[in-house]
Amino acid sequence: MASFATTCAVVIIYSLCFLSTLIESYKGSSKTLYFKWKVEYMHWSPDCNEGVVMGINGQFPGPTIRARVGDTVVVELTNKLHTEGVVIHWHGIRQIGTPWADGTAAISQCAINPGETFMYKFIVDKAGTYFYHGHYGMQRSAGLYGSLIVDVAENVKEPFRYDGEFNLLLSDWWHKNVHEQELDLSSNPMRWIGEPQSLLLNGRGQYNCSLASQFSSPPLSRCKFTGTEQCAPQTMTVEPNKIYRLRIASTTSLSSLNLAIGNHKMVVVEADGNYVEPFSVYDMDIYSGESYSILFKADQNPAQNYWISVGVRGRKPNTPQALTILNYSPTSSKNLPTSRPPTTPLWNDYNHSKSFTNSIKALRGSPKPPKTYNRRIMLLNTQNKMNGFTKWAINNISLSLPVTPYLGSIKYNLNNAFTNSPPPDTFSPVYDVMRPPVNPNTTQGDGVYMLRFNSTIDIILQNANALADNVSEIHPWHLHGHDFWVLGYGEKKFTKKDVFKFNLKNPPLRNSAVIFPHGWTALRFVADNPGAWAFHCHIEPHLHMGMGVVFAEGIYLVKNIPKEALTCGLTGKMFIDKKL
Ligand SMILES: O=C1O[C@H]([C@@H](O)CO)C(O)=C1O
Repeated sequence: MASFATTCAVVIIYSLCFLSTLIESYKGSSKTLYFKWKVEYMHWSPDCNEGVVMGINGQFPGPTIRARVGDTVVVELTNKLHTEGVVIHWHGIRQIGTPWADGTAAISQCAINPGETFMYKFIVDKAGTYFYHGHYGMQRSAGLYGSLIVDVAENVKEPFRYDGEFNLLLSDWWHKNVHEQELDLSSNPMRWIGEPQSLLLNGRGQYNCSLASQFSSPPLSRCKFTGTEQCAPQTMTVEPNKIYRLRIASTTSLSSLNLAIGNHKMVVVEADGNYVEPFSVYDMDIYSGESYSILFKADQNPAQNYWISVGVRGRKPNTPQALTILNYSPTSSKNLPTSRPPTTPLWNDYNHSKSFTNSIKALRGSPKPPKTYNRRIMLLNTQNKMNGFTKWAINNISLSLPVTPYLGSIKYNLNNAFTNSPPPDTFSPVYDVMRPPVNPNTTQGDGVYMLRFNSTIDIILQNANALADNVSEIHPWHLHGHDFWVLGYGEKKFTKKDVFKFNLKNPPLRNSAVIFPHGWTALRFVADNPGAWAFHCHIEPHLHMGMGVVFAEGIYLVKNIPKEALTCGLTGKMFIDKKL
């Protein structure tokens, strides 16, 4: 993609390089990268089974954006969906100074209407592995996603060395279309979407056949590819004894995943666009919304090829592993490995997951968290009922987004745009997180946590038992507009004594963190980025059922919100009434 983009930049002929039209203009050493994108539905076979995906400029996944720290990215996004709105969120980019470009419908902007174009313009200020995706309804599950990679600035060195790199964007795929999935989840009684049919690596998976058919259970036929199929796996070709960086990001709708490269040790060096203290593993968990870089050395027998496998964790799997091949040059990439693909750890071996998660520490010299906090918000995650509907709620409020984006309604003091009483900072001290809720009823709400600008916020995410006995699920939480320090993870209910276990020495900075079943996770961040920011479970059906909150800080400092971001709801009406 980078080379294609560069070709486009050199050629600068719009029609020739329309796949991902890019023009670069230079100002000092930073550039402005211009893209013209069209979002549309397309017939596609992500797992060799034809369905409908949401693609960009005829591509699925969408084009990879490759930029350098300090660059300005401009994406002119045209909605070609005919009957529904669209937005794109730039996951992991903090949008400092451009909160209207965060791409969250009803929070940072109005959904872009069919036929209309919205200009996303933002600076990428931190090197790392990121991605982008739809953030309206369940459009991420429909396939609206792609990679965004930010290289270090020229003259800046990474704290590790490598000879080449690969990028893997992980996702999961259902054969039932997303509109039906949304309806199923919103029905009374709720119809659960179930496990995905396939896992996709860079948008490619195999349904009903396997590359490792001799080892598959239940038995599947061997997949046959000419290589040009939309579902043909992309192999990764390495030269013996060289070191490679593998960038991995997960945009799954539901699945928690585990990745392994047969026979190869992996050294984790980056998480969510932040360097971590390097540590070695043979397999790694990756939850929806997370990204990592690992280094591996091509130090195995070069006469063989090796499996790269990705399997499901944290939910009883009903989806085959995704597979591709690590190919040692000059061995043919068609030679399948003779060994069995790496076994994914048991789905409910949470000790294995915790051991990986607890190994992630900030690289020495990384920014440290403030020693104290100004406000601690306890967020209890529960599965609930509301008049027979199934919901997820935070402190017993299930998020239901308003019509007018918060960024606009708060900026212009439009008091009727959402519930003005803020949601609670805590939950009942007698709530038993180990048992199903005694009273499962919840209410819906659209209130906002108003954070004092520049204050230090502690968040304790508290998991609980779901509606069924002895069930508590993994929830990967993602914060917009900030990175947070992960101060610690713990079992059962958080108590005051747990603060003594907080890691204030080298907690990793991240934008996503998981809560383990029946456990808690403690986060700290500084509310220093004026805007309205979503904080939510990255499992798309859970967010759809209300599992999120909204933070707002310093919106009085936000200047020059483009009118195009706010031409709906009460802000739209305000523009008409004031003839603006
Ligand atoms: O939100 C969810 O609903 C189902 C189950 O709890 C009810 O069918 C499930 O596994 C979820 O993650």
